Amino acid sequence: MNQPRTLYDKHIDSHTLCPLDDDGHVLLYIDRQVLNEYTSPQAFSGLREAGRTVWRPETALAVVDHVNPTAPQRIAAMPDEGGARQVSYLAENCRDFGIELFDVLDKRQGIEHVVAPEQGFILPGMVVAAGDSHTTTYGALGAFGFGIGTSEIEHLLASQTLVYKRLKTMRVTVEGRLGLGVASKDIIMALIEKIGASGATGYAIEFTGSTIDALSVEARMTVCNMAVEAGARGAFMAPDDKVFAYVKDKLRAPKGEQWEQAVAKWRALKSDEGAVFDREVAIVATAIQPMVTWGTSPDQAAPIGARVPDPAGEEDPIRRRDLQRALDYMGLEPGQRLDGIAISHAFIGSCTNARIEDLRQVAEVVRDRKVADGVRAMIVPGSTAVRAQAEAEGLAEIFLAAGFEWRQSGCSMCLAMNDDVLDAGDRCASSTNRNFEGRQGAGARTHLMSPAMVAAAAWPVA
Ligand SMILES: CC(C)[C@H](C(=O)O)[C@@H](O)C(=O)O
Ligand code: SF4
Repeated sequence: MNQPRTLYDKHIDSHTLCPLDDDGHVLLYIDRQVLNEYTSPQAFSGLREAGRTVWRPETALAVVDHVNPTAPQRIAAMPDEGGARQVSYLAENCRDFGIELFDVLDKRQGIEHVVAPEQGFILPGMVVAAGDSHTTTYGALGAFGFGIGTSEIEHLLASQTLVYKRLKTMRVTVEGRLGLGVASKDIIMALIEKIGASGATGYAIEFTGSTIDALSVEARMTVCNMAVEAGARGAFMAPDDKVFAYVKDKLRAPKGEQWEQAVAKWRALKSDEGAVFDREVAIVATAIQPMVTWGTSPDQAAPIGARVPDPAGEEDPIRRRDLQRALDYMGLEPGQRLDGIAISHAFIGSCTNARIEDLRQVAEVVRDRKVADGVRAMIVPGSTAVRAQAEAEGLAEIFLAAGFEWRQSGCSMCLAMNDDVLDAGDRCASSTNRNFEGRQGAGARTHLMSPAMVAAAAWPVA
């Protein structure tokens, strides 16, 4: 009998064209790639210099998301010269190499990891690579996605392949019911807090268990998206009926008989019984509480009812110094209650948490309420389609009535590469995925949490 295989083994085995050496490197076939204006320019320049073409342009989709403004009135012009050049070069490259582009004014524009699933561009069983670390998001669809560097993008565009080294496997099993007000964001934040920001470095994670089964597909995307903040170079879940229903009527999904054949194949996409993982982690869902970061790394997090930790209690001198540095940057005192920290900004956006279900949850919290005086609160939908959907459902009115800005789609203040930038000392409750120093602006302070928690943080402290 064949050895039982993990889901990861199945994806990699079925996409391996040939081994390359004795060190575990293989030539891996990639089904889909997504391009953005920020990480693709050098790759295209490389192709141009070498006189190469893109081998399978129809397997690539390009979007503008990182640098575009998100002002409520959409304009094609970019606020800075660098951004303008990146956007126009992407358009030029897509035209010359025959790649489909969702440019700034396109109704299908949005953050790449929101747009690609929305379009049915990502299907179960695929291996997807893109010049963005949060390509792991597609794991929620039973696709294996991972981020690559610029020279790899060039290699991929030219050959549809990558030189790849197999990862170790980690199974994260989450069992039980989530408590009231606990979101899928809290599951992944709790995992990162538990295993550390490099706890999954060198691993591909497979999430499993009754809690994961019970999540919606969009909620699962949040988990896979942020798994990269634990260092995972890929994170996914076996696709189930929810995934098939999510994909079914999407524009680029297979249709008719092809659909039936595809689903029959996709049902086999799961780890075999008895498959062995290099590491196993178990999480009890009932123990997870709404999480919030207090530091400058995603693992510096705690339940909202906890207090800021005391560096004095840390025995390891390096950890003590890091902790003190984080508290100094964040302007926090040891022992301070996390739920009493006053914020100046509330940001709901990013590929982690700006899909329609996230916005519905926010609307539930902000309905008939008003943002606290002195707090700037903004919502940047994950895609232009999500924005339109939220408007059709009447959510935008609720946000505006509560005092939120209702903006156009893009990465925006997730990494402040456009004109949505915080000032030094600003303190932001943010539904995003990274809280590094300066991430939302030089000297700005970021507290990561679920979208519903960001909404709650925008109210006056009682
Ligand atoms: C710009 C890009 C390289 C980067 C990433 O890879 O994740 C960005 O999207 C981010 O979230 O920091
Ligand atoms: S929304 Fe944030 S995390 Fe996602 S791709 Fe954009 S910058 Fe990266």
